[in-house]
Amino acid sequence: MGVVEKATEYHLGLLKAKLARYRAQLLEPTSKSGPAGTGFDVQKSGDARVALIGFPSVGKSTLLSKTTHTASEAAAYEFTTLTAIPGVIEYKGARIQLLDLPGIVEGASQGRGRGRQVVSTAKTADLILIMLDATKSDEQRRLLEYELDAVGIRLNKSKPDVVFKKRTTGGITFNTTVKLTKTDEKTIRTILAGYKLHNCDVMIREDHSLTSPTGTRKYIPCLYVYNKIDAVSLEQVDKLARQPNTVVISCEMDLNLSYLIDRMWEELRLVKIYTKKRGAHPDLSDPICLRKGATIEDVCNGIHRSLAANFRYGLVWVPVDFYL
Ligand SMILES: Nc1nc2c(ncn2[C@@H]2O[C@H](COP(=O)(O)OP(=O)(O)OP(=O)(O)O)[C@@H](O)[C@H]2O)c(=O)[nH]1
Ligand SMILES: [K+]
Ligand SMILES: [Mg+2]
Repeated sequence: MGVVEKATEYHLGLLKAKLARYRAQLLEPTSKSGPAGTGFDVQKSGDARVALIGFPSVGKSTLLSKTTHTASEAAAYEFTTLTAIPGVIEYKGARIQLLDLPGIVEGASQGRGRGRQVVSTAKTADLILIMLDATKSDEQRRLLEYELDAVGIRLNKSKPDVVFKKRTTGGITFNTTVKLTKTDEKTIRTILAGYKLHNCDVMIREDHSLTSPTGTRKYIPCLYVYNKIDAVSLEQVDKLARQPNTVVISCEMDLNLSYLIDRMWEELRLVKIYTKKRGAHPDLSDPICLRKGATIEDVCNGIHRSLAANFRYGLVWVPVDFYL
């Protein structure tokens, strides 16, 4: 890299970091600026939360009513749904909370309509279903991705292998195990100063263009769900279904809905854990459901809050083809 390119690269890096910070502030205002950055006040329940995000009238409420015992009003006019409506999908012993949300439009992240509340609620989900109308242009998909990106949601991306550990003193210590080609130490130090982080340990194990300290971003899996396939040609359905992370359905005709739930279960990476008393068979009707990667401590907490503190050892049985 030449001197000029290097300088350009540096300034571009800072500019991107600044933009990322302003956007984050936009959605998470400090106490005085009111509740704009908060989502709908719906209690999380069950083993995982799935949020339905989409333009008006793509069929979000119809899906909720079809897959849960909760009825959410569906109609042919836009913005039928005005608040978050939770339902429960019971599947393979797990209880999955499905959240029906108002439709969003372009500019949602900037506060248009209830958009900001909707995208903030999406941030609390373990899986996002981006619901699309198969009869409409694919532009909708790009717009929705943009709105979610604007509030710091990264879809189907893994969290960069970077650790920031805040300290009270000692300045910034910087360690990296890989060669950084998309940013450099100077840029990262300036970004940290922008976040008023003057004391912290930074450990980078992945070549990543870091524009903000980790923790300000949410990495959430996402399924693209094309509804109303009853209204398009078979060729069109075929084309849509072949895209990655995509499921095609028709709520009205009950097409592929159980497959969608299957895929949701997979994406949530839920695992069932059964407990047993010494010498007795496990109670296979009452599993503890946790997400893959859960620890023994999580299992303890799933049983009782006080258990982990007094826990000494446990025996774990897993199927031969199981990996955590
Ligand atoms: N052809 C067809 N129409 C559907 C299907 N699913 C839903 N609809 C229709 O689409 C319209 C909108 O459905 P809703 O469930 O209200 O859509 P929504 O996404 O919740 O809409 P908002 O709450 O306004 O954002 C209704 O007239 C439904 O009957 C489907 O699979 N095929
Ligand atoms: K509607
Ligand atoms: Mg609705």
